[in-house]
Amino acid sequence: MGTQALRGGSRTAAGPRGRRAAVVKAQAVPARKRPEYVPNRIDDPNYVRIFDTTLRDGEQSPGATLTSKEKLEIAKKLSQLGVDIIEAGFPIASPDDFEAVRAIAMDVGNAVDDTGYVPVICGLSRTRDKDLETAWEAVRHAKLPRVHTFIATSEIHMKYKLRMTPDQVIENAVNAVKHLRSLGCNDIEFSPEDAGRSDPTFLYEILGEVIKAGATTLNIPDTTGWTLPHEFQTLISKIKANTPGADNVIISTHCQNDLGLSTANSLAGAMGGARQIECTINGIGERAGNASLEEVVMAIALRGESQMGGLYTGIRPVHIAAASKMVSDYSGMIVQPHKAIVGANAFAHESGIHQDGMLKNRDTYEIMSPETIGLQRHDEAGIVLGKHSGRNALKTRLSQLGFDLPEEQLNDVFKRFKNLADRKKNITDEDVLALVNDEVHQPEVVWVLEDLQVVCGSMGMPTATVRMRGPDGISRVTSGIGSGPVDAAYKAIDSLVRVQAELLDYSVNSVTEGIEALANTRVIIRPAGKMAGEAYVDSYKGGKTQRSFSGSGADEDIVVSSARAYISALNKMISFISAKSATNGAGSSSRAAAAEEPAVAA
Ligand SMILES: CC(=O)SCCNC(=O)CCNC(=O)[C@H](O)C(C)(C)COP(=O)(O)OP(=O)(O)OC[C@H]1O[C@@H](n2cnc3c(N)ncnc32)[C@H](O)[C@@H]1OP(=O)(O)O
Ligand SMILES: CC(C)C(=O)C(=O)O
Repeated sequence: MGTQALRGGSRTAAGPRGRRAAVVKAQAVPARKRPEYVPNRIDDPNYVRIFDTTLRDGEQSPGATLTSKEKLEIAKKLSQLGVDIIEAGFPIASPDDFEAVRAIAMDVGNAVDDTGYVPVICGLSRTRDKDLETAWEAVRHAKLPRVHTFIATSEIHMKYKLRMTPDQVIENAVNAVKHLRSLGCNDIEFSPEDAGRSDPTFLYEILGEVIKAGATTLNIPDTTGWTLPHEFQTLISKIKANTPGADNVIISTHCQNDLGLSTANSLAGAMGGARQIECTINGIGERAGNASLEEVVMAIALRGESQMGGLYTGIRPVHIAAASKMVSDYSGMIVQPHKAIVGANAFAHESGIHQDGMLKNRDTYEIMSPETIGLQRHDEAGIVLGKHSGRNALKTRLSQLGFDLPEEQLNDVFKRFKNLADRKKNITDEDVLALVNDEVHQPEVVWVLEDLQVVCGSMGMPTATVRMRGPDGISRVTSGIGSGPVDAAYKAIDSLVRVQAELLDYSVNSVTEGIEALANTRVIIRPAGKMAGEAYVDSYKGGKTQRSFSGSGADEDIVVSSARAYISALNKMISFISAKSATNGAGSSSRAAAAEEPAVAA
């Protein structure tokens, strides 16, 4: 395993009252050499083989059918990840399954890398001769071929499903292993299906017999996800202790997730002495799925050294994110956002207190960094702005976007941000920029929108009522009728501000996607009517050009956003005209036009 920048692992430090307390710290896991592959032996007692069954048990997830091409691509990704064994399929199931397993065996199963690593390619088979021969034919061209055969050993399965006596089951199992040996297969895995609900004494017996027949790995499936971690750990250690010949084979776990215990049970199995863990990317698999590779691998990577007696795997975690995405895309099995390690929220921090901690030190709320599994985060501290975010998080995001706002402006933006976050699930950078633009990048405030209400629809006339505070600090209310709600709002604003302006351009965009998105409005106006000559600039040809003024506004309500944009442009226009008339030393005609109410900045 290459050196991986992980965080986690623990060291001890003097805690309160001299107690040694575990503290989590950032550390690098040193590169470990993968032991040479021998079917029934691992030279390093701490090495745990990772057996990936995404293409077999994973494909048994309802609706997760994969094409042969997709299976080959996934197998390549699994090889990049460094899994020890790829269970590529169940070759007897269909000609397509057979071809997919064969293609993987010939391609991925022969792609030896610079370190000498190549994954074992495995095919599943019942104990029937035809199945076994088909599985062997599919995998035999791999450099390291394996056949995995199984038969159920629980009373309920033997009696009702197989309709066999225990002796017949043993006979089937032994014959299957012998048959594989006779075909030339010397890497043979045997599984007593439903071992979790089987009589342990019967397990010791059948497992002892298959070892004698030539099995090299004994996989112990908790087929129905029935066992609890301590039970499964005991089962594995008892199998190791009581099965004749168990020291000469590898014991493996295969834990289904019916009670959500598959990862815990797999780790417990390793604590009980298992040195192969069967698992799938994203935990997909029959019914509630299988143990999730990324959870098992990262738990061992982070806690194996200190809490599991030094266990480690050969997985290169930096490929986990890409493998997860590929499997999710191809299988159509969407990863839940809060899924450990690979869920969209696994490295996202939404609450103010967490975000504050993350900004001060990432180890406060993360036991590993996203880069460890190959994720690049667009934000340094994994901060997701939302309704639980605090000032520190917003301030930091603003600063990352290039805005260092003074306290007062930050407070204004924060207030509007909280309002928006109450309505909108995810606040994006674009939302933040729109808020800053609307709140901060505004001209000198002359008129302020305080309230706006519109009545519109297919019956009656669109009417808007606005309350605005003028430059004299007085709030005034008026209504306007227009051709639509925005036009009605603009008419009401005009009658309060008492300047004449012509709307040159009006555009509205949603800043982000979704029904709760912020609407960003931009308008361009110029003085009109009696004020038309007021705002001009000297053109480069020596003549005069009339100036136009733009304004923008953002709000979840499109009419409010439009009103804000219009007032912003009006304020610019008023400020410009006031400044110009002050420079000219004369009262502007706009003042005359705004006869009864103050329209311009003092
Ligand atoms: C726990 C697990 O995940 S095991 C893997 C499960 N995966 C799959 O089943 C996916 C692929 N399966 C298939 O495509 C089909 O089931 C096939 C091709 C394997 C078999 O199809 P069919 O021959 O039509 O049999 P069907 O599926 O209806 O029934 C299974 C038969 O296998 C028998 N059987 C089940 N397990 C085993 C076993 N390990 N060894 C021998 N026979 C077995 C059953 O008793 C049953 O026999 P019966 O028909 O005499 O009653
Ligand atoms: C074939 C075996 C290992 C299996 O998938 C199970 O028992 O769940």
